[in-house]
Amino acid sequence: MGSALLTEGLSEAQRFLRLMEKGADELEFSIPEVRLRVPDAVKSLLASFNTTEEHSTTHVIAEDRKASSENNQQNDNKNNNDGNEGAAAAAAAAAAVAVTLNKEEEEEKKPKKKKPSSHTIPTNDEQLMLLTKKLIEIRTILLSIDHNETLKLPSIVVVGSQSSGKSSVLEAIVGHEFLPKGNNMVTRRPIELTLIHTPGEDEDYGEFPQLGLGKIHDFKKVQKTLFDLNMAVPESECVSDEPIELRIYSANVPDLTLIDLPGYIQISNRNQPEMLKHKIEELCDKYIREPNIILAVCAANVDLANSPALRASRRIDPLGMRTIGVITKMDLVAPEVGVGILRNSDYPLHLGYIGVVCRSPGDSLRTNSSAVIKHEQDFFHQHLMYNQRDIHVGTGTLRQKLMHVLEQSMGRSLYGIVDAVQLELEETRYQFKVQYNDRRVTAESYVAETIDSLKHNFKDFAGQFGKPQVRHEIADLNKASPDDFYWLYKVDLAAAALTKSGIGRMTTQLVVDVLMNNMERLTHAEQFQHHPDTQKQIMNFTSEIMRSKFLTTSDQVENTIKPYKYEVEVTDSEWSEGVKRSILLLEKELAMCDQMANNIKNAVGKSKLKAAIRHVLDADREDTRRQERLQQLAKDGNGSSEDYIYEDDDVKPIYNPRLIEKAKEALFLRDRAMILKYRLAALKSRQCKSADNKQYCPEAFLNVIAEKLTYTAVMFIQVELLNEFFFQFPREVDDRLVYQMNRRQIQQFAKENPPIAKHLALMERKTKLEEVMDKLNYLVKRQADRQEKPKPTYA
Ligand SMILES: Nc1nc2c(ncn2[C@@H]2O[C@H](COP(=O)(O)OP(=O)(O)OP(=O)(O)O)[C@@H](O)[C@H]2O)c(=O)[nH]1
Repeated sequence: MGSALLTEGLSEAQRFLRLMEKGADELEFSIPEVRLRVPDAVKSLLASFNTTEEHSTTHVIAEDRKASSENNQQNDNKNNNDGNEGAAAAAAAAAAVAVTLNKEEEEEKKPKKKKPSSHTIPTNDEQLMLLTKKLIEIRTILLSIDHNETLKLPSIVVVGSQSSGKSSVLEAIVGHEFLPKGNNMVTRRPIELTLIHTPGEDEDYGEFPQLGLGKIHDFKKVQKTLFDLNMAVPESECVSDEPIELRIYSANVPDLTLIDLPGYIQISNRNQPEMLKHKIEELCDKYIREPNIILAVCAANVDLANSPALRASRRIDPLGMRTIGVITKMDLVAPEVGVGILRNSDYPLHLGYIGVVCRSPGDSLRTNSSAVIKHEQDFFHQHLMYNQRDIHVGTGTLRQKLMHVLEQSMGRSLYGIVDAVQLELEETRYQFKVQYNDRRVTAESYVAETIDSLKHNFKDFAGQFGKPQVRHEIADLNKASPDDFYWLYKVDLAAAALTKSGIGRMTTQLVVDVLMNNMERLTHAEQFQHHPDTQKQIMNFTSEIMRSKFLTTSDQVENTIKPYKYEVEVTDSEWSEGVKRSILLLEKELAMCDQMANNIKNAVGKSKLKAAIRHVLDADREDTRRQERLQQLAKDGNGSSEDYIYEDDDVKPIYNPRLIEKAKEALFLRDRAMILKYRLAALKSRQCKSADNKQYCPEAFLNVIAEKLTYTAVMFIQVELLNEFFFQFPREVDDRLVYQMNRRQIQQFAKENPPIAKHLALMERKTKLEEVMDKLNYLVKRQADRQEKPKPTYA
């Protein structure tokens, strides 16, 4: 029916074409009268014909014949239509012929539209490649979790000797120049290339998932990155089996997984020693195992018998069931020779040979891919010998072949993958149950909990840190060392406070320091121990708040205590309180003195200490006498003071210096206690009952002043600093931490905590495996439907 229409329908072809170009969904035939739906396949076929405007009529027919013969081979069971589509296809083919014949005329009428690339993937191929596409998606999901490498997808492994044209073939398939070039062994690591077909997308780009560089639209940059990654392998190692992952997204690439490997070395030499030759062979052997498909690249001008790629494939795949022979540089041999190689009678491969030309003439470098494809098409078209039914040539044919072979291989691997994923999912579910009792956690809930606990602890602290605590801190001001005597420094403090300016700054700083220390403690609580950056951030904004409040607070304190420097009014009750506090302080210190003196006595022994004290006192007296004598001598002018310095050098000390030290301490304490007792008596005397006699009891007076200063300072510090800080801090936590975190930062924060990271990872793994399992179930069902054989589904 198709051929009849082809003959009779030529006159109508142009009419059909116009209708179809206008997007008609149906065509009405006059002979015989019948209406046909225009299938998608025909529309895309038509589109592809329209783009090959340079083709001559015969070429179009030849290409069409090839394409249809291939489609027939592979889609025998698929094309069970009632013949209408076949008829329409024939009509479309006729229309295409007509288009070519009238192309100039038509060209003028057509609106100029963007030319689809010579690499355009027909819509029906997208459907054919669904399994590959979905399995690539599934692999991407699995790669994002820590899985057991269960999913080894079949890939096409490109092997061949150096300069056989591997890179040129790969670039022709991809349609971009992106592989590193150079003579110095530029492929040193396997390049695992995943092509992802993105129908309807305008942009082509590459991605290195291991590097996280994002989309790279400039393929020169892809090339440079690959070059750098390869060159990073030291020359001493020559090759590394650590693969480089590269993904290329384009509307013009089919979904394929390809692996480029270093070229076999034919003859070893000084630069390429035997050891390197073996290393490359081992690397290739590792990759050409099942289920991978071997793309054995051989140059047409080199005897196939010498091809290491074919030799390696024969060892491992003797019938060539998963080896495709790619003969490059077909332009370098006469067509008869070329055809002879492609007929493969000497080295038969089940999947056969395909001849390609991947370089346009005069180019030292591979140029833009359309020029290469065009040159290739012209080349094979020129030599009619290549237009034979059992001869397969052209990059387009190779792409088609790869797609179909890979899809079939994916189909064979599907059930193994399903089993492996199912096992992994069961194990993960079990782990989740055992380790976490199926308890779910999210990064968001973890962040919320951590921040809540910070706020909670902060609230507790704020509740406990009020005026009494600030007062306590300020009362400790100027405490130089814990060994100082309390009474003394309290008096000093009061005196200094009276005379020194800067007390506002000092007291504020003291409270700020205490607050900062407490904040340091809160941020170093358990829940923040895994988040050093957040700790830093909290401390940064805490000190920012402090800084913003510092000057106002210290100025306020300073201003309000200024009047005390000139006049301090003391009421009777303030005075008697001051006296009481002073008495308490002195008594406290007296008790401390006694305690320390007792300690020394107990440690040294009573009589020993007594003797040592006597010795110290004698020595003191002797010293005083000596000083007096020296002064007298100096005054009389008899001799120099130096004459006497070493006078007693011969006298050996009879006491251990540490004992002498202790004796001196005991003496000091004794004197101190005496003074304290004397002062206590004064404070308790009638003279100290009234503030009018403050000159007799300065410690009571200073105490009253210190008290007043502390009270004032505390009041302002609380209002200006504490209250403000306690109010502002929780708001800053929300603003700077909670609201500013985006999803990625929330995830990152949660993952900083190893137990949470582990929990999240297991959950993510489970979710993703379940997602993968759903997708696999769909594919299994689809495969089963296609093969009309029921297959089991998995949970
Ligand atoms: N004439 C002709 N030259 C080609 C063809 N394909 C590749 N070449 C040239 O052959 C040389 C080697 O090609 P490549 O694609 O770099 O070969 P390769 O196998 O990747 O080389 P290595 O990476 O060095 O192992 C280059 O100069 C190409 O331009 C072809 O079909 N015809």
